[in-house]
Amino acid sequence: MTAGVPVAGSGLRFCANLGWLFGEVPFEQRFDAAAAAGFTGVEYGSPYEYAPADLRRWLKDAGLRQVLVNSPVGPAGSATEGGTACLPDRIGEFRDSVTKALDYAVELDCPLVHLRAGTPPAGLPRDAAFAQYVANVDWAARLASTAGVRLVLEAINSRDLPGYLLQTQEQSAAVVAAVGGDGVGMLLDLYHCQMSQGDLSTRLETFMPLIAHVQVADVPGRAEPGSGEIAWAFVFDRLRTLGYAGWIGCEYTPAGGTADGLGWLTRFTAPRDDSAHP
Ligand SMILES: O=C(O)C(=O)[C@H](O)CO
Ligand SMILES: [Mg+2]
Repeated sequence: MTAGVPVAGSGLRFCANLGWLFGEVPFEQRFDAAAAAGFTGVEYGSPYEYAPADLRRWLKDAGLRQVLVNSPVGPAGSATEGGTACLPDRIGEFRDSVTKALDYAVELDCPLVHLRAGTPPAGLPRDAAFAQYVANVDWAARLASTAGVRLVLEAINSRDLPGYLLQTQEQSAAVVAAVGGDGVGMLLDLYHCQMSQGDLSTRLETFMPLIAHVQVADVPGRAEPGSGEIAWAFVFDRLRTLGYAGWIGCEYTPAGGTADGLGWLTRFTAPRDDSAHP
């Protein structure tokens, strides 16, 4: 099954998030596992525990493309677990994190960096945090453009990450618009959008000009598409008819074995026959 390239004429491209999929094997073996399952592209949040040369070798040996990495964040549970981009008192730390992310992106020939926004601490008004985020994204986008990298911004639902700065697609789009240019786009994670707002098809249509990357998981439970409430055949058909040409990141917790759970890729991506739905 060719999971990573356009699936059987679907016109859609899926990449495996190795931070979530193929957890049955150690990280360095997930590249071969993804390729064996048919993926040709991968993404993961944190490459920073590994030397770029090792990552490059694992990608090359498995014949994979690096599609996206995240900017570095602090330890889980720390004030910077969501990043430093909106924190006025951490501008030096933020700029160092962007430089590191871009170094890795260039080494891995990775076109996208997800710039985490961060969580404003108590006492920092959200509008001040937003203003700092816009200024930092603008600075980072200028630097990223010189490296041939595009930044993407992702809204995260407030149940999973309480207080995170970007909670709605409209907020992400507002920052992209405020920075302007082509150096920044939206990462529309359909799991977070469904958890926070719903109305997936209309938001895909509204923000399509700004969407540079999509991620998928079902709701509730963040498992494979088809395990929850989202009508994936309709959503993937909407992505196709809207002309979405980016990758779709599979960022979910497999209900069972990763490879055994990939049947949804063909089940939901065949072009729809609307003759039955006039
Ligand atoms: O949490 C998510 O949905 C993300 O995509 C973040 O980048 C963490 O992986
Ligand atoms: Mg995501």
